Amino acid sequence: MIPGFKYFPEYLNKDEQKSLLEKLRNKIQQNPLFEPQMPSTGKPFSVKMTNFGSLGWVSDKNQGYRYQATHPSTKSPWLPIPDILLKLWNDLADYPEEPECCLLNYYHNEKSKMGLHRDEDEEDQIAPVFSLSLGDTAMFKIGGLTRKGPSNFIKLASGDVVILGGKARKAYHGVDRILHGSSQLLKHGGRINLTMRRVTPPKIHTL
Ligand SMILES: O=C(O)CCC(=O)C(=O)O
Ligand SMILES: [Fe+2]
Repeated sequence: MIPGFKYFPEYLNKDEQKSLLEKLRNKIQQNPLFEPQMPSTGKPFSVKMTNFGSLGWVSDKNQGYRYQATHPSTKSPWLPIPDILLKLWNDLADYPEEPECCLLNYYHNEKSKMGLHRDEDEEDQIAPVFSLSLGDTAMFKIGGLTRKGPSNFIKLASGDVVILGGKARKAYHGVDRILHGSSQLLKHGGRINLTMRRVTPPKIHTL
């Protein structure tokens, strides 16, 4: 496995997962899921998304991938990142700044997946990306620094945390498919993935 990849299986127990899910459900009412589009073609993603934090990741036909402070349809600022997630970041990310974005991906049906990509829309490429999975298990693929070349599959189950830091921060990764029916957590099945990211460059600390 590429250095900097850290895996914490079932880091959240079932009760913690349920209580976080309840908080997310309430926030999603105000921060509705939207369907991002591929740049230039406008083809919709197979996952739905929303964000929490001062910046959210969005994408559409005309402007492509970017971070912005407001929801693309409601135009309201994103709601804050839930405290429990900030606590997980502080406990595990080993990074002095708080995350600015928590992207929520909802893999809602049999076709939901995420193609091989790198997270490179963040100016801060040093801060790790923190990922928490809820609901059905995902076949997560992680390769190296090039699109081609060997990759590993890891099954991400509900409550699992992954950190992409160090070299792994720049690794190609994606979700090949979801094992529908593998968890009872979400009422209608499917999977939620939450990734926390630092977007703006780290502050330079001087004496
Ligand atoms: O759903 C996942 O586990 C990965 C999500 C991801 O790679 C992303 O949102 O950039
Ligand atoms: Fe990613």
